Amino acid sequence: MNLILSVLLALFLSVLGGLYLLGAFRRRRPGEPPLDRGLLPWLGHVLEFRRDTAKFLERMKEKHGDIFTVQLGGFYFTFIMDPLSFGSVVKEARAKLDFNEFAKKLVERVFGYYSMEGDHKFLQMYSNKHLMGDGLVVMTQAMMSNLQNLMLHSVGSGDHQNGWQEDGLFKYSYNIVFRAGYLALFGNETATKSGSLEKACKADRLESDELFYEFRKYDQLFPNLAYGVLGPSQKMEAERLKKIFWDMLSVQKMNNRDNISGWVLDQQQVRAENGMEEYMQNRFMFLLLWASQGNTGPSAFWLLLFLMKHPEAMKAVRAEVEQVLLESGQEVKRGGPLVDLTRDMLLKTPVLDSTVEETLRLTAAPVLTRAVLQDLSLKMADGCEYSIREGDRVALFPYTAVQMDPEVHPDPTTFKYDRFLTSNGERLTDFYKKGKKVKYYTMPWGAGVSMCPGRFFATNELKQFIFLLLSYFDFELKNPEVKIPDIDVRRWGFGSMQPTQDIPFKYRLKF
Ligand code: HEM
Repeated sequence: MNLILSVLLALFLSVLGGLYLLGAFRRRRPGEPPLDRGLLPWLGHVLEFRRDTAKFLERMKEKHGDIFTVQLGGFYFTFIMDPLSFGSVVKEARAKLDFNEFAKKLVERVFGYYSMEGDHKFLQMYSNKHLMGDGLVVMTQAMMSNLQNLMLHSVGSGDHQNGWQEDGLFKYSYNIVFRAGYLALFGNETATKSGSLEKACKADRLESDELFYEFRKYDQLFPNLAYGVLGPSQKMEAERLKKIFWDMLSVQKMNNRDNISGWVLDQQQVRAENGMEEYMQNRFMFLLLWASQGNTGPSAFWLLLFLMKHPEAMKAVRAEVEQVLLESGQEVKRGGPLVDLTRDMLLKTPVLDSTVEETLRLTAAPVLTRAVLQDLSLKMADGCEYSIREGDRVALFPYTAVQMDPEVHPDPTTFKYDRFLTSNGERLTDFYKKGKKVKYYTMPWGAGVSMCPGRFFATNELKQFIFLLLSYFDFELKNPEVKIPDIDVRRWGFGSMQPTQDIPFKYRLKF
């Protein structure tokens, strides 16, 4: 009898211990935000969160207000939904709120990349050097010549398809912007190896298309991969694809390319100098490809679609493009040289800038996450302070919290190309909530330590793509009445959103 009792007691204690570890006994302490653990031990709300992050957070906000803690897959996340209080997270000292730890684990799982000491510092240093300031002039030039190769290679050759070509608008935009961005950053085929410049350009077109084809497969697996919920066959497919990228982007292959950007080259070299093995450097290359190419293509699609569905926006952007070209002394004409869009020209486009910003407000939706390294107190804009526990996470989802807030952006679901323009046609940065100025009024690039360092380059890529399309092509939707497709809600949290379906369109060179 004693033995049975001891076994039962041991069982009871281990169940209790298990439940404790699964977080089943966590209670809200005085001074902490409202706690919503969800019904499932350990998992908490993760299924609903994954199914539709925006909807789930709206529900929680309605239930609990501007700050709450929810359990998601073993972690307690405190979400802040008041944009006036974002500063307390974005500016909190790194010793308390840390981006690295969370990012490190994610890249290990998703890219098989194990970072080295100082990894993030190097990423920031070389991104600032090559994706901003003078570095951006070089990158913009490289993007331009690769866009010309992909979009305009048949201009003036006499053999180009003068007739209409049909494609999906999403596929076309993503394909062109991905490939040109990849070639601008990772370099071109060498003319000596290919035999001539013309052959090298052709090789670039073929190779980048192959890469895009594989990338899209990985792209589609990505959300489930990031959440660690791929089925066995999908897991195998993800592993197979990773190996393809590690090989295609390998340091060895890079050594045989021309025009590799300083951004890629410096980051590879610093890792080699610090003793990182070559196979791990190859994995890092894939991470760079992902960070640089996963968002801009989908954003190019939305930008182009919004323009095509809003004639007044298209008219205003077209007029601006023509004016900038005129002022630069260039002309788009049969037999003439291809137009060159420099960074300086791209600085004179407030209408297009506002259109890009509005597109991103509606379609870029990252979740920004920080690990809590020590107990801390978060002060909200209304003066209330909340205790946050070490080991938890703090997160922002600006899409729901500010980009769709009708008080900050009236009529938030409607595309208004001039939403970010003042009445003088300059950039508008004054937005208000409860009578107070909102500093973080749209956050497609994140904020603080992990803010996207590619944002200026990405914006230029989008603008160059639109410039060339407007200048050299006729294009229209196959069905002008077609509805703007819904956002694929499975991708909330991962940056630029994708549509649930593609839209047929046609295009042709003007001459
Ligand atoms: C429309 C296009 C883009 C969007 C919407 C976008 C968005 C973002 C966001 C939201 C983050 C922060 C993630 C976080 O805090 O967890 C980020 C990080 C990053 N982005 Fe972008 N991005 C875009 C294009 C690019 C491009 C073109 C490049 C490079 C050429 C790039 C390079 C990076 C890098 C390296 C990081 C990591 C920064 C860090 O860890 O400190 N991005 N991006």
